[in-house]
Amino acid sequence: MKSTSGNDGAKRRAGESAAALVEDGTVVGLGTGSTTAYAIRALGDRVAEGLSIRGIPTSYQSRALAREVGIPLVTLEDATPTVAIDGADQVADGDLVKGGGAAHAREKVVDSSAERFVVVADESKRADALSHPVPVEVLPDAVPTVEARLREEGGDPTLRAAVHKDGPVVTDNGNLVLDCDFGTVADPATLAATLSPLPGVVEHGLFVGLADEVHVGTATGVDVERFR
Ligand SMILES: O=C[C@H](O)[C@H](O)[C@H](O)COP(=O)(O)O
Repeated sequence: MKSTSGNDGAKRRAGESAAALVEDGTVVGLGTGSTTAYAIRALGDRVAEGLSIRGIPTSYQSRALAREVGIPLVTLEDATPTVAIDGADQVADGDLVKGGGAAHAREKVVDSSAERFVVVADESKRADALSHPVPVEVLPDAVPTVEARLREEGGDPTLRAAVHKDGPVVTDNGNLVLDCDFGTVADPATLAATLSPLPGVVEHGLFVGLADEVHVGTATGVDVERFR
């Protein structure tokens, strides 16, 4: 799991703010990461008090946490999420870079299928424009060819290394991740449309035009930005 920053109070406020939106009888997409973990724990507390929900996890990590806190789980075969709650590595005008925990492929499937997608983040994630390196999940055999294509598109890709094992990070789907620095991304939609069809790319971490609202935890409260 990637390390957490020192903004735990702000992350908790954002996560709990999003969890408070969840209504009885609904299906909740459960994102991945340290901020979403606060939302999952808050939902677990509400389930213990009688809230009836079903969760659809986006990763091994979110599935394990949801089970730990008592949220019943289903899959996309069983239900469509009413709301999805998920974190971000950077947020600019509602567009996101995600995938710091290498979960962005499943996250994009679940988040984009939800009737309402709520992003949770602390203030350090806010930016005027996206500039965070874009995680690109790649079929292992395609790493050399995708690296070359990303360079042709002006990117600087780095194969993500694992922290507690030798070699690269392997995603929950058995693939590898190239973190690709494009500098400041002037047009996220165009870059997303360029990356998606590259052969061997499973999914990239640009989430463009998907967020309905962003709950930003601050030192004292939560700022809610609405986009739809
Ligand atoms: O792959 C991981 C996800 O996209 C996370 O939601 C994202 O990296 C934000 O995580 P955190 O809340 O831990 O900063």
